[in-house]
Amino acid sequence: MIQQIYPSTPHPYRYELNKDLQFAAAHYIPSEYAGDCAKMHGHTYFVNVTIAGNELDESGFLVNFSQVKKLIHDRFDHSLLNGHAELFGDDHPSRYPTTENVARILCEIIQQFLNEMTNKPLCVQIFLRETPTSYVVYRPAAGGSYGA
Ligand SMILES: Nc1nc2c(c(=O)[nH]1)N=C([C@H](O)[C@H](O)COP(=O)(O)OP(=O)(O)OP(=O)(O)O)CN2
Ligand SMILES: [Zn+2]
Repeated sequence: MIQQIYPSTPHPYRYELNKDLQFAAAHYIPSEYAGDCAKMHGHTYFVNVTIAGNELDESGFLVNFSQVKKLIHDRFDHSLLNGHAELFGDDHPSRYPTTENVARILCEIIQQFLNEMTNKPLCVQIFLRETPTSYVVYRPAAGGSYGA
């Protein structure tokens, strides 16, 4: 069981849901400045997803917790992140599988899924822990938009 206090993000919505999940994945950072991280290695990534909204769906859910987990875990667990060529690549730093870029991409994947729901929830924060001492918090609102 994952139990941790996460940073909170202010938002104007009535409901806020948080889902913890984890996945094991390998990666390498294709940069000459990445040192040992340029060699392939693995992590157990710990993710906290924060979703907010004003309306619930026909089940009384903002979104089903298990759907959020499935969306990320089924796609990335026991995979090589660099092998997801539709998401990551060696061609630009914005496509390297750094903690920052992985956090943003997880948020985008979840938001695309939420956009299909009638109650229109929003992914407002991704907390992504890559190692016991390193994590990133990504908040799409800081870029100027709540997305949907
Ligand atoms: N801003 C970023 N810096 C680093 C990233 C990253 O994604 N964003 N990634 C790495 C490596 O991939 C590595 O997996 C993590 O590095 P680090 O935290 O240095 O790992 P350690 O376990 O060695 O940390 P210690 O606290 O020194 O034990 C590097 N940097
Ligand atoms: Zn790493």
